Amino acid sequence: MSLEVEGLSVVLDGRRVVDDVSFGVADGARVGLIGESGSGKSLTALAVLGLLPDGAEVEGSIRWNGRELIGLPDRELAALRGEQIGIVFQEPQTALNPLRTVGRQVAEPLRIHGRAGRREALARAQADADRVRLPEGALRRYPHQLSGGQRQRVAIAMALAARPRLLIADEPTTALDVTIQAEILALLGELVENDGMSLLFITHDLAVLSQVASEAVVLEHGRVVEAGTVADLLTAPQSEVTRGLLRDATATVWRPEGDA
Ligand SMILES: Nc1ncnc2c1ncn2[C@@H]1O[C@H](COP(=O)(O)OP(=O)(O)OP(=O)(O)O)[C@@H](O)[C@H]1O
Repeated sequence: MSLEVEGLSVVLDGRRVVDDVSFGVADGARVGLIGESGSGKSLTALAVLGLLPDGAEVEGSIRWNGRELIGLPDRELAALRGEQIGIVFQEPQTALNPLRTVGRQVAEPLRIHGRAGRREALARAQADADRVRLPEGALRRYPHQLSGGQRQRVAIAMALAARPRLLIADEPTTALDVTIQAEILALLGELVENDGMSLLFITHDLAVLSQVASEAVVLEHGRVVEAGTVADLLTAPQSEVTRGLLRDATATVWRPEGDA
């Protein structure tokens, strides 16, 4: 299933915060949306999910598997979210209920989408916890009893519980220490690969992007300033924005060898 965004604009409080953005995420592709803070990355993702703030005006087209999402009733969009399109946000806390055990929360998406009864959902939750390599006993704990990296693993398990075809990850590792960040990125890459999912990955960090995406769209002030393979962005950046991102990239940027 593919996502096609064409001429997307979002106007908020009279400001055009996303301006004529077009890109696609083909079946199985891993695409990054990259840009400085405030460039419109999150709002682009929220538009795809039908989760824009009240009062936002949207123009253009967002097609999921050929079906136009703009203007779709919220009930239908809600059915797509989680079921076909999974979401992981920067701060796992926002996705987790502090008063419920992790096990119940991981089991919940399956129950909401009517795929499983309580007992079966809990068994599946254990399988999902193993898949994201949560430690033994994590399902019986409450979110505050886990580390930040473990909480993000829980959020990933929840996002993937219904086996969506597209995962949208909005800065999923930004709040984590560098070593944990690398582990979570590796895990995401592995899960996306194993499930044959597509990935739309949002980040301001070209080094992070290079670890998970093969193509990317660079945004500045809500507009696309450059798009291409990540290898090209790293080795032959065309825009000043991309050159700036390359200078700011954390850690060691993966650089392709030769023409790879
Ligand atoms: N609810 C809102 N109401 C009004 N303006 C908003 C709202 N949310 C975001 N904006 C503005 O829209 C612009 C784009 O925001 P967006 O969150 O998409 O940027 P971003 O690239 O994801 O940045 P960040 O990395 O900081 O999240 C910013 O100027 C922001 O201030």
